[in-house]
Formats: sequence, structure tokens, C-alpha cells
Amino acid sequence: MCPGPAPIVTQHLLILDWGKTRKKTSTRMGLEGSPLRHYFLPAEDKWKTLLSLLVAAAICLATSVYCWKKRRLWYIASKIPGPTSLPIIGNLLMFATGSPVECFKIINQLTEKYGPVMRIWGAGKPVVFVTDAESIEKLMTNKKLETRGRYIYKVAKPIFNNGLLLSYGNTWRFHRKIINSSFHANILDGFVHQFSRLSLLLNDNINKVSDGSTFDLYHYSFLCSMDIVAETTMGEVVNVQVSQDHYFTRVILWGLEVVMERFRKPWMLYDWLYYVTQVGKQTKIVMKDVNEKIFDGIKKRKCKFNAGGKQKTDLDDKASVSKKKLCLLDLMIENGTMSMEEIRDEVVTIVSTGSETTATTFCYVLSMLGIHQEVQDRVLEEQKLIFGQDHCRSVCSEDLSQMNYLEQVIKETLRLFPPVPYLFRKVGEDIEVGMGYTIPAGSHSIINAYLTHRNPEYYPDPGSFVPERFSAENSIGRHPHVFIPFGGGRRLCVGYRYAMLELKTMLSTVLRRFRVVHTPGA
Ligand code: HEM
Repeated sequence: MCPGPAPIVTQHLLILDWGKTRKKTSTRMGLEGSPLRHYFLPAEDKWKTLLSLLVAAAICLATSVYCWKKRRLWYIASKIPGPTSLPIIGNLLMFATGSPVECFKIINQLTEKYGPVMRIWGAGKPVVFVTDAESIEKLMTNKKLETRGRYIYKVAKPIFNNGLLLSYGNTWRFHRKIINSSFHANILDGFVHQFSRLSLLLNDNINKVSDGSTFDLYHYSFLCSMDIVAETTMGEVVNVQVSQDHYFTRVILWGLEVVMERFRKPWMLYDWLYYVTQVGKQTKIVMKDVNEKIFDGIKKRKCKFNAGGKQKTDLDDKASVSKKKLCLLDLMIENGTMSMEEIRDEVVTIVSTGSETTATTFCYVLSMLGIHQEVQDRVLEEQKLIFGQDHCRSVCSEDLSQMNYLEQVIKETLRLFPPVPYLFRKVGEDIEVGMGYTIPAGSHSIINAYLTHRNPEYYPDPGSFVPERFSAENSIGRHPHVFIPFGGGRRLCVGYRYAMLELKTMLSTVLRRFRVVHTPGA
């Protein structure tokens, strides 16, 4: 076959290019016309070339080693269905809008398309989303699955430091044991009168603004749950419902800002970069102020504890627990093994995780009751059976144990609107999940609670609001891992019983006094 002209032209151009370069170099060196002129480069150019070659070789070597190490992870993950991706950046461009709502929609669409075990790529790492009971159970019960991953850790570290949410390994196990015992049933029972007193303040606030028009309920419910969690954790009367300003409110609102900012801008994960930005500098100032105040609070409670003769509380002795009027901080101090910094981390973690979630759920429950008036009527019937016509009586723990229907309403609301829709886990060993797929060690998995709760296989007619789904008889036979608003496994929400008692108290107090009405389009 006759060679075409194209390669010849290409070679010719190449030769011409080389010729030009050599000519320039040899003219500079005075070697014009010498036979050596083709072989010499100036010393500085030689070093530059050598250095460039070395850097290129090092990059090639590092890339090859990285790819070699990751080959197994990539191979196993590539068997899981998911969208096609670009080299290095994976599927990150799909989420470039940065809007949480858009990202949420995209993930739901991808899961619909690729199935209950779906994989995306994020900068060389597979991220696997699961929504089926079998996979969730395998993930939740895996002993090596106890960290939420480096990304979550980095994002939230400036606020929570080594609190329960972010810690892992022995530190987490040790602290979790102490905090689990602080949430003992007898301690929680003792909190109900505080829940009730502070919910009455919420009623007063709602009363001031409920003139028949709409208002921002979240603002008031957030202040109330803030008052509740801060008082039961630190033992201090915080009263943000009255004054609206307290260091706890500041740290939580600031914390939410920081977490969202770092989540949206991955380069902010580098501390050296983050702390020179305006937000980073402000975080330092806010946290310094908050930490000083929390340390003060801890010192005061320590003094009180020491003055009381350092007697350990027998948590099973209900009478002595209620007499002592303990807060969660007291039990951490009593334990005696946690440092001031460790206690601070846990206090900030509990106050932050315990306020926003309950306030959001409270608002969703009232929205559902506004839309479903017949459900609100049933809730009120149950309240009448417990309280008669008394709209103002305080709630006690015996009352709460009778609010079965209200509990079903809360659970159905949490099913439809879980405040934590995604549960993050770093996979420590290969895990065989549903549909025969394996999630390889080193990848990230995200349990999609939102879509699991809306899977018609587990909840027929999933979009409808039907609290009766959670009655005792209708719950028989339901897979334990398809209702996961509080997560599950070893990292199950430590405050889930606290949250249910608090929500029931707040809702009972408000619903006995006010009728919630839905305003279409508001
Ligand atoms: C409706 C209210 C609440 C919801 C929906 C909720 C939900 C969750 C979820 C989904 C997790 C992660 C579980 C996992 O990864 O498997 C979690 C963890 C946690 N929650 Fe809650 N929560 C609520 C209320 C509370 C309250 C009131 C407190 C404290 C007073 C609290 C303290 C915590 C803590 C400390 C963790 C970290 C536990 C650990 O990793 O060991 N939460 N919560």
C-alpha cells in the first residue's frame, strides 16, 4: 500500500521544529557551524530538563503505585451498577451545583435508575448508596463499620472535635458506654418535668404570634429544644426562649454554617487553608468563647459534685436519682475518667445533635397534623383520655407511656421526613450486601434512609401519611432495618429515647392548647 502524505508532512514538521530549537541553542553557545552543535545544551537548560524528567517520572511512579494499590478496590466496586464517570474526578461534576436539594434529587434519580445498591465515584473513591433491608442489615451489623469516614470527620471537626459523632475505636467505645448509661431510663424520667415546663414556655411564645396568620414555627421550636437539651445536659437554666441569645445557640447556628460551608467547598477541608479564610477565623473566635463558657460550667458542676461527697449514683434506684436532680454532665463528671476537653466535646455534640433534629421533627409532625385533620382529631381524643379537659396540666412520665397514637404519628412523620436522610459509613472490610454485590474495603457507603422509608416493598402506598402502620399489630413482621430515622447498629442515636419523650411532651403541650390548620400555598 502506498504511504499517504500525512505522516511525511508530520515528520517534516517535526524535523523543522527540532532544527529551529537546535539552531537557537547552538547560536547562543557560539557553536554555529561546529559538528558538536547538535549535542550541547546550556547547563541551566540541562538541569531544568533533567528536573522536569525526574518530576514527570516521580508523578508516573506515584500514579502507578496508587493505581496498583487501588486496583482491587476499583475492580470490585466497578461491578456495582452506577453512572459512567470521568477519570480522576469521577462523578463529581454531576454534583457541581453545590445545592443540597439538587444533589439530593440527583441521588434519588440515580438510585431509581441503577437499583438499591448503586455506586458513584468521587475522586478515585467509590461511594455506594444502599436502600434495601438486606444490605442495610449487613452494613449496620458489621463490626468494622464504626467510623463515618474522613470527609465527615474533617467537615465537622472544628465544632465537635472528638465527641461521639466523630470519634471511633477505643475512644468512641469508652465514651459511648459512659454516655449510654447517662441516658438511663430513670434519668430520662427525671427530665420529663423540665421538658414539660419548657414546652409551656413554647406555648406562651406561640400564643404571642398565633393571631390566625402564618408564622415561622421552626424558630420557636428550635429555641425550645435548645432550652431543653442545654438544661438537661449542663444543668443550667438557659432560657433562650425568653432572651433568644446564649452561647449554645451561637455554637449550634455557627456549627451548622461551618459544616455546610465545608461540605459544599471540599478545598476548605485543608485546615491550613480553612483557618486563613474569614469563616475559619470566625470559627476560631466563636469556639474559643464557647469553650471557655463550657469549661466554666463543667468546673461549677465539678465543685457541686465534690461538695456533695462524691457519692456515686445508683442509676437503678429511681427515688435517689430523682432526688439528686442530675444532668448528663453530672454523670460524665461522676465517672471520673474523662478529661475536661473530652467532656466539652461530648457536651457540644449532645447539645448540637439533640436540638436541631427534634425541632425539625416537631415542625414536620405539626405540618402533617395540619394537613390530616382526622389524624389530629384522633391525637386529641387520646389526649382527652389522659388529661380530660385540662389544657395546661404539666406532663409526667406516666402520661407519656399512654400516648401510643401520638407515638405512631411521630414515627410515621420520621418515616416520611427523616431529619438525617443519609447515614455515612467507612467500609473497613469487604462486605457482601444484597443482590450479590460486594462493597470493597476502603470505600464509603451511604445508607439512604429517605428512600428506604419510601420503598413500596416495605411500606405499601409509601407516599401516604398513615400512622397506623406503626401500631403494634401492623409492625409485626416488618424488617427491623427498614425504619432507621435514628440510624442503627453500634452507632444508633444515643438520644433516641430522650427524643421520643421530648417530642411527645412538646406535642402534647402544644396540641392541647392550639389547633393546627393547613394553609394551602403558605
Ligand atoms: C428526632 C430526633 C433525632 C433524630 C432523628 C436523630 C437521628 C440520629 C441519627 C440518624 C444518628 C446517626 C446514627 C447512625 O449513624 O447510625 C444520630 C446519632 C447521634 N445522636 Fe441523634 N437524633 C435525634 C435526637 C437526638 C438527641 C435528642 C440527642 C441527644 C440528646 C442525640 C444525640 C446523638 C448522638 C450523640 C449521636 C452520635 C452517636 C454515635 O455515633 O455513637 N440525638 N442521631
